[in-house]
Amino acid sequence: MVMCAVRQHLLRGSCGAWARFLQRQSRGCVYSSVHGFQQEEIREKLQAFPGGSIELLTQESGLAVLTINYPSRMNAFSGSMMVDLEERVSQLEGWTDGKGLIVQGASGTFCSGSDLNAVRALSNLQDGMKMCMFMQNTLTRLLRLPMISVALVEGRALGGGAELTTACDFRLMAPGSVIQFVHKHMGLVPGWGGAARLVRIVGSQNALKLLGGAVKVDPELALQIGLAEEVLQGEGTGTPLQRAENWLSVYTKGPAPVIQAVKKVVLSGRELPLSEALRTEKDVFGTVWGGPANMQALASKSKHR
Ligand SMILES: CCCC(=O)SCCNC(=O)CCNC(=O)[C@H](O)C(C)(C)COP(=O)(O)OP(=O)(O)OC[C@H]1O[C@@H](n2cnc3c(N)ncnc32)[C@H](O)[C@@H]1OP(=O)(O)O
Repeated sequence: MVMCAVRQHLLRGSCGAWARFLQRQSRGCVYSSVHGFQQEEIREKLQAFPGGSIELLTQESGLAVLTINYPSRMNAFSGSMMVDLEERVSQLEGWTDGKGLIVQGASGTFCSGSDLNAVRALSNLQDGMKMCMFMQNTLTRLLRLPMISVALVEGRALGGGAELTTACDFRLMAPGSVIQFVHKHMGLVPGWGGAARLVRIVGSQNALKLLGGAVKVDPELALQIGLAEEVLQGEGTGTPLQRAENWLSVYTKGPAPVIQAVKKVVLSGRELPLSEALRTEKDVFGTVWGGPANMQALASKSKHR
């Protein structure tokens, strides 16, 4: 079996606190061979359904843009795009200078879920389970990246596309955009981890309504229930991507080790029982205490008026 990329990252000797945290979190992946999950086997199956791509652009500023690119199918996820996404997440796990990530769709729409052609071909239970485990692993690793992530929603985020938005720390919506968990209309429930994450974002009552009613969530409703952080208003103030970058830059300003530490302590608080989260916070604190940014701030006698 191909070793989980997070595990490889750990073995390359990344920050000890983070390594211990991920070890406690089943090595960053939800499923492994213990659960009957064979990554290589499902990768091969998924590669048999090609089309589109997932593109990653990393910038010197520490900000990266991940683009879901299959415009002729409204950016639906083909099998090869699921594999692409896993590879891009591995790249981001190894990006030591990373501070922020924007996930967007190409050509003005976010993502219309899984490619229905691939879904039809993989409709037997065994293949469905394997695809589900593969995507859960990838999206869990995406959410656990040590950088602050934003889903920039333009147009539609449907089905698996709606699930993908929940694998980011924040959702920013363009006017007129829609997030819709259409699974019920497909005779399904979310399988890429979208339900579990949605409950944590909007609470179980709202999650029940969104899934049970397959509700079209527009920016106004998304703001009201806490699904979206902001509506990207402002014609003439740059493209939606530029506006999302501006929004994110407020939170990613500063040295990479400090921003990464911020994400790590929040993530451990979000995912771990309190005692474990406190121990992880102490470990992460130890990685910045007396570090270059800390020493510089002390030397400059900075004030926070
Ligand atoms: C666990 C994962 C669960 C899932 O994700 S299940 C998949 C859920 N998603 C869906 O059911 C989306 C189905 N598609 C639609 O509802 C509509 O196509 C959509 C996205 C509202 C766009 O509508 P329109 O703007 O009228 O455009 P259109 O229908 O002509 O689409 C343009 C071309 O894109 C294709 N497309 C859109 N979504 C797709 C998908 N998910 N899989 C495969 N192909 C898809 C659509 O078939 C059409 O292709 P073509 O031009 O007819 O060759």
